[in-house]
Amino acid sequence: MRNSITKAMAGPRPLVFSGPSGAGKSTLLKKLMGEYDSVFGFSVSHTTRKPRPGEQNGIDYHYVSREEMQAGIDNGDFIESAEFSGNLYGTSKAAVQAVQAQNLICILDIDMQGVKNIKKTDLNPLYISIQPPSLEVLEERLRGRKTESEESVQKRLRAAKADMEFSKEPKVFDVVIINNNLEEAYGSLKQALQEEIHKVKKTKASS
Ligand SMILES: Nc1nc2c(ncn2[C@@H]2O[C@H](COP(=O)(O)OP(=O)(O)O)[C@@H](O)[C@H]2O)c(=O)[nH]1
Ligand SMILES: Nc1ncnc2c1ncn2[C@@H]1O[C@H](COP(=O)(O)OP(=O)(O)O)[C@@H](O)[C@H]1O
Repeated sequence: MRNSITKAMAGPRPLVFSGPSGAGKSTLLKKLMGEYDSVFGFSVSHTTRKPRPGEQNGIDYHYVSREEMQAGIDNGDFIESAEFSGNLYGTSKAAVQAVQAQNLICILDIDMQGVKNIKKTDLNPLYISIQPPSLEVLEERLRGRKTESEESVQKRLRAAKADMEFSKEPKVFDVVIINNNLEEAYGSLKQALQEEIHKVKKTKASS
């Protein structure tokens, strides 16, 4: 039986973005949300990892302690949660509800465990995988971003191998975008979302 914790949530069909750390999800999402004002809303996850310079609490993530996060999970506040690279990450029901209450397309940026768990719910999103052209390019990008320690880069690369294999499984993702050239990848993303964007704009225009 499907997990119906999200049943009370209404609004346009959400979008799940997944793919290896460093593939370019945040870069593409920022571009998308920058171009389409009042169409998308970001589901702000909780995490136990420390904020990076420039990241803001409540905007990029809700930064919490492991104890606080675990208490929330035990209390049933999360739609899904996962351990990634030594930290907990999770999507709270409140995060998704806050976006759907505004009739915006809710965007979830989650890892492959999150994808597997969301598939057990009735959220029914469109699943999009953002993949790097190769593991070598991914490593260059991760190092170039200068946010990760050597240990963290290694953990992310190990997870990336599994993620790249997972993206090839049939029927998991609706769209797989290879982020080689950024403008081309962004063009493919917009094309994949054309119909959903159009629906939201039409609803807004008639309300
Ligand atoms: N399952 C799950 N994964 C998440 C969530 N939030 C972020 N992630 C994933 O956690 C991984 C690490 O995220 P982050 O530490 O921000 O690093 P980055 O992806 O390299 O910028 C990425 O694969 C994210 O997609 C969440 O709420 N649930
Ligand atoms: N198409 C691209 N070509 C070159 N560099 C890119 C491209 N897309 C993203 N990047 C860079 O790669 C790094 C990782 O991208 P990011 O968006 O942080 O990935 P993710 O959110 O998937 O972890 C960033 O420094 C970003 O500027």
